[in-house]
Amino acid sequence: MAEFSLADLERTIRERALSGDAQSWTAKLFAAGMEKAAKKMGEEAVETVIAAVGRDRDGLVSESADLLYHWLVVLAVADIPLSQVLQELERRTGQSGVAEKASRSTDRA
Ligand SMILES: N=c1c2ncn([C@@H]3O[C@H](COP(=O)(O)OP(=O)(O)OP(=O)(O)O)[C@@H](O)[C@H]3O)c2ncn1[C@@H]1O[C@H](COP(=O)(O)O)[C@@H](O)[C@H]1O
Repeated sequence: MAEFSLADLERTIRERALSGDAQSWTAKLFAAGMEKAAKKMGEEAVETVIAAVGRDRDGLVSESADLLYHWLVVLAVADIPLSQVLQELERRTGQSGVAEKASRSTDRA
């Protein structure tokens, strides 16, 4: 099986968003706008947390997939390409998260 990536899903979402297909959940979310898309993403995030805390491994996989899909929809509604988020993650490589947080605390002091 060819490798599936988030970039593939992002492409599908952008195509479906403008399809006007009444059967497309993506098109429905786009038509409803950012508040609805972000609300769905929030619900999926909470369901992911519940699965994680409940040590529900199958649930965590399934809810993570729901979350990633809805996160990509929110990015698409905001017209932010996935590549921009990946660039930000790449920029952070090599810096420990603890050190980064400590540097922010110093900034605020
Ligand atoms: N990955 C997904 C995906 N994950 C979840 N969902 C939909 O997200 C919706 C919300 O999920 P919920 O479980 O919250 O459903 P709900 O009916 O609101 O349930 P509750 O709120 O009652 O819990 C459901 O309709 C799911 O089918 C998705 N819809 C689409 N995709 C991808 O997007 C592609 C295009 O889909 P369409 O735009 O629908 O053609 C698909 O081929 C998939 O690759």
